[in-house]
Amino acid sequence: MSEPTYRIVEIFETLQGEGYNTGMPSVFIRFGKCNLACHWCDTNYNEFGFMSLSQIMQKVHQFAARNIIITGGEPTIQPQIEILLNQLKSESYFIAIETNGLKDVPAQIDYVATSPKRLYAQAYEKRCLKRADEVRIVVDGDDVFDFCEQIEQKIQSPRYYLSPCEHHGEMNVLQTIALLGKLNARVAKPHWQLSIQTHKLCGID
Ligand SMILES: Nc1nc2[nH]cc(C(=O)O)c2c(=O)[nH]1
Ligand code: SF4
Ligand SMILES: [Mg+2]
Repeated sequence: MSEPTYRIVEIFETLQGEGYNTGMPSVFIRFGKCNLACHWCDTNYNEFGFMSLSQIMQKVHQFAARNIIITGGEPTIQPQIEILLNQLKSESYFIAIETNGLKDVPAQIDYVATSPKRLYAQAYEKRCLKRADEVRIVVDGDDVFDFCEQIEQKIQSPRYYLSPCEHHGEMNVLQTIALLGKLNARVAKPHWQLSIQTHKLCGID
């Protein structure tokens, strides 16, 4: 049987820039295509080529990091991804995912970071992940508060983060902190923390 091939934008080694694992050396496998189309998206997810399973593994072996982060685009919509994940697991890699959270995550994933998108609030109301290791919501407008409350109900997580939205090199950090204050002033509700895209601040991938 022929090897599976995958839509790959890039494979690179860097430090996880966001969320709880910020600073962790990681190999990013960025897949092509997404099931959403956020106007502020920072990734050229349609500029992909095809790589076979063994070509991907060869690339991964060039790097030292043992933490693999599959991202995109959207990794949960990739055909035959289980075969790649099984291979990574058989070589004892730790596998994290960055997903928009609309589709189920494969069982082989060790750590789920999900970033639900306010622009598609209705889709999350219908169906999304029930739990994650961390939730990060991008502050891409004035009405994110209600969406945070919606997602707290839908996705159980030990950690909730707000991320500033980057637009033309500017990050709305003040707006994000103000919203954190509003969320954390509530009684008996999850505590929200700040997640900055630190890789953009220090100019690394
Ligand atoms: N350093 C770094 N950390 C990241 N965390 C999530 C990323 C992503 O694009 O999914 C990302 C990324 O592109 N670079
Ligand atoms: S879900 Fe993520 S990858 Fe997809 S369009 Fe939105 S920001 Fe871009
Ligand atoms: Mg990125």
